[in-house]
Amino acid sequence: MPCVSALARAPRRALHTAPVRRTLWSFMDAGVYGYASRLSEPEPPALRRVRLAALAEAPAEAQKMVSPLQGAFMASLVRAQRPRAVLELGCYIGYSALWLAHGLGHEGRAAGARLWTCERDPAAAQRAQENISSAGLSGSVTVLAQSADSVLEGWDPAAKLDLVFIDANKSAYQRHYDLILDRDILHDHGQIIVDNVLFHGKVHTQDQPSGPTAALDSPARPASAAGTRQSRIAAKLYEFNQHVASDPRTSQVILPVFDGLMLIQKLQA
Ligand SMILES: C[S@@+](CC[C@H](N)C(=O)[O-])C[C@H]1O[C@@H](n2cnc3c(N)ncnc32)[C@H](O)[C@@H]1O
Repeated sequence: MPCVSALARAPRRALHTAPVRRTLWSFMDAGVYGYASRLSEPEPPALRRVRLAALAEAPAEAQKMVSPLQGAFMASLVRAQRPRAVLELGCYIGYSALWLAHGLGHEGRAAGARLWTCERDPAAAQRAQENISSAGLSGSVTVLAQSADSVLEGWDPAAKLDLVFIDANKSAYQRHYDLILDRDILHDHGQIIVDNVLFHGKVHTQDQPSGPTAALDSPARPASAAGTRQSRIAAKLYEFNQHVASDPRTSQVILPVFDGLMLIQKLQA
């Protein structure tokens, strides 16, 4: 596990390229993470400015943003899929939206690819709008200052989405996922990317395997964690992961990277 002291020792330049979010909880070792970041697609300058400004102003809040490495990964997925319609739930100040738009590319956006991103906090939504405008993306990226629930409930099922990134409130993931599938607003073979599904390494420890190796397979949950806000979120995410795993409408893979990333594909009806 990476640790704060390793980051504190990092040279200043490295800190700027170091992952911002989930650094403390990444399933990747800090050295591996740093190496992978340095050898991956560099963070575009406009995105870097947004991230560093957020970090300088509100360091704790800025931890909400995906890391540059996760942003580059999602942009790569988008580039490969070439979606026409993308929806993000949970925009904050637009950093991950900028990566998704980067993945769509000039050509994709010129050809009509669109991204909608929603944020229920009006101040954050306003900030996202400013960041999107400064990046010259207002024509293809729409910031909806609305809750994810109202966006999903009001989405026209005829205007099908190709990709949804779920990153709003974790206790509502299951409701958001069900709204997407029940309302049939995602194309067959469309993808849903879900962030934080292994939340701080506290989700898998909720598993209670039975059988002779149960004690070995199932690390005991620390009593002090029971009932905390984090453990309640972890319990919700545990339910969500089970829910998706037992849903015949989709197939999924959980990647133990970042804070746990689930890639879900809608199967043909
Ligand atoms: C983890 S942050 C999103 C970070 C952003 N995706 C990024 O990586 O740059 C989650 C955001 O979702 C917003 N949020 C929480 N619940 C929401 C909901 N039900 N509808 C819309 N936004 C919500 C929060 O205000 C917060 O800004």
